[in-house]
Amino acid sequence: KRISKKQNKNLPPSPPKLPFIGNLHQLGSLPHQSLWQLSKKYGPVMLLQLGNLPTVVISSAEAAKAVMKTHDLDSCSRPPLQGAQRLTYNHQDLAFSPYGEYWREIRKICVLELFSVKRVQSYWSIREEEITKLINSISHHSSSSPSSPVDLTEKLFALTASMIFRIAFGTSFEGSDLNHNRFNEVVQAAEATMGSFCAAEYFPYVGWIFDKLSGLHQRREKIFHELDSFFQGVIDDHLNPGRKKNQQDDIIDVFLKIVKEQTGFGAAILTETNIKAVLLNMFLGGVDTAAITMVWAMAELAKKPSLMKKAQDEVRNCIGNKGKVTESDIEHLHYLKMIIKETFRLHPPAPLLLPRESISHFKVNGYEIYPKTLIQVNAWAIGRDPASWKDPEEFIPERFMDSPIDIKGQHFELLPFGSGRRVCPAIYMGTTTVELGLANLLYSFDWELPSGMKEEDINMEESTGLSLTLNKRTPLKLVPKKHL
Ligand code: HEM
Repeated sequence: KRISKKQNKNLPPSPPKLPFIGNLHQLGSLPHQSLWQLSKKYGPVMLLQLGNLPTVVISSAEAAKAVMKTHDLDSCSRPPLQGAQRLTYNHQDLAFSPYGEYWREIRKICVLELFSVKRVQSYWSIREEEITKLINSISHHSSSSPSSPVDLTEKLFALTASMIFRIAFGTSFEGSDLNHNRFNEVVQAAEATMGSFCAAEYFPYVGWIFDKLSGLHQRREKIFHELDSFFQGVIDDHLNPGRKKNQQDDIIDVFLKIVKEQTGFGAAILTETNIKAVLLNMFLGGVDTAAITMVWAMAELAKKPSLMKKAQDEVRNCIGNKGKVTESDIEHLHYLKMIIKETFRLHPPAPLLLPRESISHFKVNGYEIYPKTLIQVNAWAIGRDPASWKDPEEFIPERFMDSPIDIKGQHFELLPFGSGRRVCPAIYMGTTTVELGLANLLYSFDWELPSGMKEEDINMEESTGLSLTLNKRTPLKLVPKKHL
C-alpha cells in the first residue's frame, strides 16, 4: 500500500513481484549472488519487495557512496529485525540497535574503550600465545602423519574463538564451564538463527505462526538461554570479591568499571544486560569474520602456488630464523597486506554488510528512497564490478601495488567493513588477527595439496544459506610441511 501510494514518484526500478511474497522467491540460496544478477538487469539502485518490507539494494561504488557518505545520517539506522531481537536483548547491543541516543552512547564506549588501538594492542600476548598453540598443533600433526592434510577451516575457527574468548572473559576455554566445542556450536547456532528465514520479519501479524511451526522460535529460545546463563555466570564471577584477577583487564572488567563509575549513560544507565548484548556482538562479529578471511586467503594461495611462494619469500626474508612472526613485524609485510585486501575484495565475510534502515527521505542516482526502507549494500557485487576492477574474477594481489585503495570505508569500491557511522568499530582488531594468523601459517609451513588433488580441484564454492557471513562451502584441507 505504502508503495502504491507513491506510484507517481521516481522509485528505483524493480523486478516483477508475486502477490504476498513480493520478490522473496528471487533471493535464492545465495542472496548476494542472486541480487547481483538482478542488478545487472535493473541497475545499481534497485527496489525489491521482500514480503512486507520495501528493500533497496545498492550494487555500485557510486551508489554506495551516495548512501553511506552523502546520506549517511539519513540511512544509518537498523531495521528492527525479529531474528536478532531476542538474542540482542531487544536490540540493546551495538550492531542491531536503531540509530539514536542509546546507540551513540554504546558506540562511543565500544570505540573508545573496547576496540581502541591501545586496548587491542594490550591483548597482543593473547593473540601470540594462541597462534603459537595453533602452529604447535599443526607441527605435531605434520610430524606424526606427514602426508595427511589438516582441516584449516576447523583450526582457524578454533583459533579466533579462543582469542575472543580470552580477550572477553580473561580465561581460556579450559578454565571455563563451557567447553570449546559446545561454545562454538552455540555461537554458530546463534548466527544461523539470526540470519535464517524468519517469517515474522516479512509477514507481520501472521509470520510468527510459521516461526513457531518451523521450530525457529524454540531454537532461538534455547540458544538465548544457554548464552545468557553463560554470560551471566562469567559476569557474576567477575563481581565476586574473592576472584583472582588477571594483571590485564579483560572486556568484562572494562565494562564493569564503566558501570561502577558511570554518573549517567545518556538518558539511561548501563546495565549487565547491555554488557551481555555487546558480548554477543563480539562473538558473532569477531569469530567467523577473521577465520573466514584466513580460510579464503589460504584457499586462493593454494590455487596459485606462485603467489603463495611470493608471500612466503616475503615473510621468511623479513623474519629470518626468529622462529615466529610477531605483531611488530607486520608493518613490513606489504605483499601479505595486498593478499588480504584482495581476499576481502572477492570474499567479503559479510557480503551484504548489515542491513540499514532509512530515517528520512532522500535520493540516490535520482531515485526516491523513503523513510523505513531497508537498505542492503551488496559489497560482494561491488568488489566484482568491472567498472571499478580490471579482470574482477581474478585473484591478483598486485592490483593494490601502487593503489591508494584501503579497506577502512573511505573507498567505496572495497567495503569489507562497511562505511560511515555504522562502519565496523573493530577493523583494527579484525585485521590484526588476520595478518598475524596468515603470516605465521605462511612462515612456519609449506602447504601442499592432498595427494592426487590439483589446484583446479580446490572447491571455491560459497556456503549456501541466509547466514550473515559467507563461508567456504567445504572445509579447506592442506598438507603442512614444517619449514624450519
Ligand atoms: C575480519 C574481521 C571483520 C569484518 C570483515 C567485519 C565486518 C563488519 C561489517 C561489514 C559490519 C557492518 C558495517 C555496516 O553496516 O556498514 C560490521 C559491524 C560491526 N562489527 Fe565487524 N567485522 C570484523 C571484525 C569484528 C570484530 C573482531 C568485532 C568485535 C569483536 C566486530 C564487531 C562489530 C560490531 C559491534 C558491528 C556493528 C557496528 C554498528 O552497527 O554500529 N567486528 N563488521
